[in-house]
Amino acid sequence: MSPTIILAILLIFLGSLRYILIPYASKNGRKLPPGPRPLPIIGNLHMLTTLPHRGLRDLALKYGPIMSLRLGHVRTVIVSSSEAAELFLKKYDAVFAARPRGQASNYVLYSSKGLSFSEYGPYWRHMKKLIMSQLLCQSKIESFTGLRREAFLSLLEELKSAAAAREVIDISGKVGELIETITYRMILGRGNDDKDDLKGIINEVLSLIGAFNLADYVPLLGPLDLQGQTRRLKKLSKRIDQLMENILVQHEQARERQGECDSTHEDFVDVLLSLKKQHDINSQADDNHQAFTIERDNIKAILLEMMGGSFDTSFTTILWTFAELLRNPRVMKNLQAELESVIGTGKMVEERDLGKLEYLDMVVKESFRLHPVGPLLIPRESREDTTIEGYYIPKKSRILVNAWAIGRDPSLWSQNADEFYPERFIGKDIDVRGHDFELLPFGSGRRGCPGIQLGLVTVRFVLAQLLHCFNWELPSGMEGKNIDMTESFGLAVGRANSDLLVKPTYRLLFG
Ligand code: HEM
Repeated sequence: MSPTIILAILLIFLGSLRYILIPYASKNGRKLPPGPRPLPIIGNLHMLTTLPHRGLRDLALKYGPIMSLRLGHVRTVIVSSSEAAELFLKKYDAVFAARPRGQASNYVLYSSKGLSFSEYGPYWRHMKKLIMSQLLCQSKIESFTGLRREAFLSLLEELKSAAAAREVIDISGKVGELIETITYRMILGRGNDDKDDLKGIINEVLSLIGAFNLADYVPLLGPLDLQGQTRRLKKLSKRIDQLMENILVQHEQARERQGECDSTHEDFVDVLLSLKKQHDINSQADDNHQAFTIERDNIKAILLEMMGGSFDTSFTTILWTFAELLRNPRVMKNLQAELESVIGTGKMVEERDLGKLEYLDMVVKESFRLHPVGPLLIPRESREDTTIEGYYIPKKSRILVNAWAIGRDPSLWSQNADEFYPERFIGKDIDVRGHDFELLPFGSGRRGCPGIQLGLVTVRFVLAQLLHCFNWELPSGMEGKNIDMTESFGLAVGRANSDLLVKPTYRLLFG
């Protein structure tokens, strides 16, 4: 027997002792939330299905909206009702404002030097303030209106040619390229470049951050790297750093050549480099100046998070909505009727029109309700021992809020909860910004998504343009009800079969 196997058996035996000796159902006589009995070592890991949000909803129907599982050695609380979500994300938000750190965020996000996985505290607050005031504020988002319009115009020309030739196209690929162009130009000031495989690297970052890593749940097995994740992460972290360093150097050289540029049109790299420069000057002038410095690693981590946060989420949401519209021609017709009456077929949609499109707003909400791209949000971690609804939640418990289960709860959304029916929002004052706990696509509270405004503008703008400029048919012989809506789990939950074949017909009066 190899020494590795002997070591694994020994570790498993020692680990088992711990869980056999420590009772699961209560801690220091205090009652933990109910849940299925865990096995030694793996706990309830064997109960996680390939689509965990669905499996966890089924378990919650048996054990209740505040349910306890043990995933490997990690005590995990699953929150599955809107009332319970309000308790965890509003009343006790400060207690659950931490994020668990895993191997992936350590290796590929510069030991969590960005925002998403940084420890809750002064550093996180500083980063959040910086990001909200400099990168994701209304004026900065509006400064990229022209970029989004221009990127769509080039897609429009492609689609018009396809329409004239009566071609069938894969709209998923086209929307993917459009969102990529918008994202990379806004953040890096340039498009994708095959030379450095930016897209491949970002995709791998997203896939590794979203992947299940055994080492995070059973640290005893970490050194064995049974899934090979640690090796992949180490290799990727070197490639990422080379790529990010090149991006920073190219920007620094361009700034030296051209001098400081007009701040309203700076891409995110420029903004962060300017802040770093300002910061360095202030620190030199005053030794006690700042508790936090902005180093190159902070900038690289933030940029990676902005790219990851922008791309997959908006792209996936647009695709789910488009697929639902093809499956529900009645809704597509209603939406086009709204566009026709509010905008008119003599011109394209502009971003300033979006606020007038009430039916579009309901369509997007309905899509977020049925297909939240982060069905379990991003895990939280409790910062102290707490008791909620009589259940003891120990410090360092992991909290998963099942936004997908809440969005499909028939007690909130009636018996047609699984149907795509935007009219359910008529006369209801429910928004997606984290104030209404029955609809949580962006999470809520302190750790809620800082990119809501940018995400909503991108999703609404692209959908409105596509539906206003074209009629869409499925290829002959295919029916809407046959569109594959199977999900694939990852950091963003998208359609497993990503192709979406359609035939466009141009419908505007000009061009
Ligand atoms: C349709 C678009 C988007 C959706 C559905 C979405 C969804 C989410 C969700 C569910 C969370 C976790 C919230 C929680 O734990 O309560 C989150 C966090 C986050 N999102 Fe978004 N997001 C979107 C767009 C964006 C954009 C455009 C950016 C940045 C450019 C962004 C950056 C982030 C960051 C940095 C966090 C972590 C915040 C923290 O931990 O403090 N997101 N997002």
